[in-house]
Amino acid sequence: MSPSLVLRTSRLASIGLQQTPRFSWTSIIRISPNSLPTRTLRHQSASSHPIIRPTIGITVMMSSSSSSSSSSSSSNPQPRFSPGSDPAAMEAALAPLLTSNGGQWVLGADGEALERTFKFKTFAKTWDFMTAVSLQCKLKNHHPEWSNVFNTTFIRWTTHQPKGLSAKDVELAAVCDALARDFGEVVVEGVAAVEKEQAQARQSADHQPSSQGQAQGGSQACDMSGLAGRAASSAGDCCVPRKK
Ligand SMILES: C[C@H](O)[C@H](O)[C@H]1CNC2=NC(N)=NC(=O)C2=N1
Repeated sequence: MSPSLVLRTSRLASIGLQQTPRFSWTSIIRISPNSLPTRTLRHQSASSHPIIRPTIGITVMMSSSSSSSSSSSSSNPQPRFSPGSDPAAMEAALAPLLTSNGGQWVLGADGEALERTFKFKTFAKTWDFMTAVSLQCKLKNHHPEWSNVFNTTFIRWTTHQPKGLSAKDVELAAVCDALARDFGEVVVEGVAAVEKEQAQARQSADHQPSSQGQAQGGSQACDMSGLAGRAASSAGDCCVPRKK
């Protein structure tokens, strides 16, 4: 296990979350038929048991030349919690995460999602962060809609079933904040700067800019919302509960 994973584990313990299980890692780069490079990550339990070796696979779009969907339609959405949520508890947990209260997340998708862009120094650090997030996803049985281009990751937390913003979304958004700190996130100073970046990301998802040239470190986050939308729209019926 890498030193960074050990570091992060202690951070999660300090914020009262479950620790990450021990995993060994294999990563495979592959090129999809439509020339969209993807990277598939497999992690396996370190268990030596011949049968109990859970494996999960995550495919992340690495780059794209255009995007065609928009992430949210309202400029000031109110949270729409998924049915069965405790609204008071949700409000309390959500409030500190929002940019309006000094946090870094914005409500998207008409209040049914939390969205944020994370930036790191290198692709390797970005990928390490995403790997750490994926372990928490496994623990919580909950996945993000996310995209990665070079040193930037766009993450959207939303619940598909029952539809809306759920406690898991809010919890995992907070986990992402903590993990990003541990993995050396490049900090965007000030609420105004954060909001500007988020607004740019939404705007460029609407206007489908070219991603060419953005990998130089400029505003490569800008078309991320669109990428996540694309990933989500092609992901199929992933969240329909399985029949027993
Ligand atoms: C059957 C299983 O519980 C569901 O597929 C889970 C898994 N992860 C999930 N993740 C997200 N984001 N939304 C869901 O509704 C969801 N459902």
